[in-house]
Amino acid sequence: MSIPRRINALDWTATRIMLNEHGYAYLPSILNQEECLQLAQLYDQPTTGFRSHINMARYNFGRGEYKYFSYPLPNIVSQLRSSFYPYLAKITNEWEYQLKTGRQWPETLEQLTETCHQANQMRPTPLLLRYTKGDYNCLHQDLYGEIHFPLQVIIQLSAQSEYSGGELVLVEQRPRMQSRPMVIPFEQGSAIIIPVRDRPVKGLRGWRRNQMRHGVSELTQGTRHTLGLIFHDAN
Ligand SMILES: O=C(O)CCC(=O)C(=O)O
Ligand SMILES: [Fe+2]
Repeated sequence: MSIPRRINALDWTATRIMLNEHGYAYLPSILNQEECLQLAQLYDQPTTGFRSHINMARYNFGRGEYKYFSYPLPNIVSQLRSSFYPYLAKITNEWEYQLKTGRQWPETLEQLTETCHQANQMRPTPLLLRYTKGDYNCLHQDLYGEIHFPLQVIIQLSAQSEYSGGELVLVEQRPRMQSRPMVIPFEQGSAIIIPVRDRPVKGLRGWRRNQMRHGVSELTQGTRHTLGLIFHDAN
């Protein structure tokens, strides 16, 4: 099945409910093993177009490395990004309505990209990450500019047997309460949808925002590759 058809076939009602109840949504089997391997191998291929290579330790972001793709994105990355977007935009538009921001996200990724470009956010944000023993990713938010689409997707490219540790961690900050940690199960080929910066939660006096951060715990063994899909471009 093609990538757009796979994404179209997902149960988006259940996904929206899971995201709103738990703060993240888990989507099993988005990519098959071969696709995961091909994507992970792009990391070392000299022909892959990357715009930058980040050593996380250099910026105190953690330990490990990642590479941002340049435009044009590899076909599979581009298909995943543009196929996920319209479903996520529907969810975020509900959030904007609940939070009474007056904001509406466009229906297609092309339109969002155009909005980003007008705000001088021109650089693509999809990235490949690689962690080896001892590597970790500090809790962070992927904002990259004034325009930040509220949801992002992370896809696991490595099999559980290839590494130990390296758990995806999500922390939700709750006003006047202690933060809530979540360790997310993350099998090869599965995707996780998470909020980029915050999410609406219903309180006693209406909807408010809970700040969210994500990171990865230390790898104790092996190698772990992930694909990050962020929908806004970077300045
Ligand atoms: O490697 C991971 O699971 C997290 C990746 C990440 O931080 C991202 O895609 O924004
Ligand atoms: Fe991230």
